[in-house]
Amino acid sequence: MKIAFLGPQASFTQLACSQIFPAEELVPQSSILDCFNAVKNSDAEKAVVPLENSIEGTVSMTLDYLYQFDEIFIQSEVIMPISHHLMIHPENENFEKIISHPQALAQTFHFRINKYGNIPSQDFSSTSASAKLVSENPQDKIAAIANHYAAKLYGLKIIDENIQDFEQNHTRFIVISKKDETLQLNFKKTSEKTSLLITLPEDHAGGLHQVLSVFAWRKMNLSKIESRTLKTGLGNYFFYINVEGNWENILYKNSLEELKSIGAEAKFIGHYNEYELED
Ligand SMILES: O=C(O)C(=O)C[C@]1(C(=O)O)C=C[C@@H](O)C=C1
Repeated sequence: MKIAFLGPQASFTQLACSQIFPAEELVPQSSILDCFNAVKNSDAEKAVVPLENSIEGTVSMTLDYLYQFDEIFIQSEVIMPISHHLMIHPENENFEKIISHPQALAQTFHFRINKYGNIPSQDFSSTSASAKLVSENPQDKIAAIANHYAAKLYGLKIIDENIQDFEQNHTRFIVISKKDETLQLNFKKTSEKTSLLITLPEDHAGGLHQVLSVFAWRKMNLSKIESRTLKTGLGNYFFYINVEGNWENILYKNSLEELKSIGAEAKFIGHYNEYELED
């Protein structure tokens, strides 16, 4: 079975992916969009993509594509600790620019400002892609922020270790697929949830309250609610909502009917377990 992930080798997503699917063929992609397209076009059966980080928050591209792609379901969610290191080519002593994935740059913002305030940074497609670029271009005097597997794989020298701004740093990764199935994994299960994407009825006072009351009287416990722009104009949002617990409850299932009857659109995108992974 082919599993797409945000590559190249030694990205954080690959570390998560290889723990979830140790025996499958892992196929690196150069963007999160390519991961979604690989699943959509059946080039891969599943993909692993980042969804949320405890310091920097939601990976907005992933949330957008969950909304924009039809018939893509979440089969599982895993949480992994994240440690960032600053690394340079071993032939270099110093550097003039720091490159990495925007999430990694954001998670290390204060460290970089405090220690290397005047050195510019540049977004890159992934932490491991930035490490690879540094290894291939010693003449360019650039540093990458990536994990220690990337430092090893691409032969780089770590000059600052554990540079994330908060000691507790975790990222959630999701397994997506065209099949609406719950993946059972052999890790510590930390919760069971259902994800819904909701757009409100036309703009009126109490619209969100009306939607939330559909969950409230059923005693459905919401563990996350996040709004994201619909890109159709300022003030237009969709909501990503997680409901805790077993979705088989008939009251839970018919909440979707009630949402429809009040003019909200509700898209079910998966019932799945959340697990904890190791670094
Ligand atoms: O760049 C990588 O290595 C990734 O796997 C992406 C990603 C992310 O988008 O959140 C994954 C985990 C870390 O939070 C930093 C970057």
